Amino acid sequence: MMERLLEVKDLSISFGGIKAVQDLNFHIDKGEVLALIGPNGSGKSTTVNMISGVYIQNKGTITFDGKEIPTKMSIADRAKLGIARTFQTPKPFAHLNVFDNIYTIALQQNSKAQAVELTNEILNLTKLYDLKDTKSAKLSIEKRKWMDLARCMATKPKIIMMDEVMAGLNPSEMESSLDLIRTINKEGITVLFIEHVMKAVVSVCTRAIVLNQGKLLCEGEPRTVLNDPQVVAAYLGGEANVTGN
Ligand SMILES: Nc1ncnc2c1ncn2[C@@H]1O[C@H](COP(=O)(O)OP(=O)(O)OP(=O)(O)O)[C@@H](O)[C@H]1O
Repeated sequence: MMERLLEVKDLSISFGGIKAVQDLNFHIDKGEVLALIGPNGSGKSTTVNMISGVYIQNKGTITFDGKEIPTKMSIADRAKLGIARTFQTPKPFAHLNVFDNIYTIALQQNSKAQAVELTNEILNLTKLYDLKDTKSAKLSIEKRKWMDLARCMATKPKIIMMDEVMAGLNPSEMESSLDLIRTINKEGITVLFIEHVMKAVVSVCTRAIVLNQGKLLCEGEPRTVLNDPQVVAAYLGGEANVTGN
């Protein structure tokens, strides 16, 4: 029997008159790579923002690793529980090199010696070791995104919520980034994968949930979901056509 890592119940938030997320229910099992997809503005990033504590929901609960997260719990305390996320636009310390970008995060919960060891492990795992002395501002988009994932790893997360890590990458960069995601998942880290590139979703995810206008539209095996007429209609026959077939 799979164990649940994250469960959201009746999660809702409005901005002014806009119901950005409405009565959302879903769960992620430990070790899963779950896709969170849906057209622009359907509420994906807002959902991640509520789980990570950037926004506080108006209604509903978030349960992580068996415990309900108090609405007032800070972003930092949620990170300590094991909740990590990337941003659509990576936010590294531009003036620091790759090593120090990861090390500064590792240092938050480790001694100096432990932080060095953890940083080196992560540099090897993410294949960034050769770039450790490069200033992050000089990295390609692909490597900047890898470094963003590496910085998440430095918090020793149980889950990483990845917000459009494939955006702006060419096909070969996408392949190597998908390999990295598989490597991270093999380390026992659960992944919530927000993505518009459906080929990537089909390639790496075991299950997908689809949002439309803030509500859950459907969920299931990625290829099945992408062929669902409701999903095709929500995307107006656009991106959902790319099923990887
Ligand atoms: N801070 C905010 N203030 C006002 N409205 C917001 C705010 N954040 C999100 N919204 C609105 O909530 C809705 C959902 O937006 P969200 O960014 O979660 O969608 P998304 O599915 O992540 O879209 P995309 O695929 O374009 O990133 C949109 O109508 C958006 O304009």
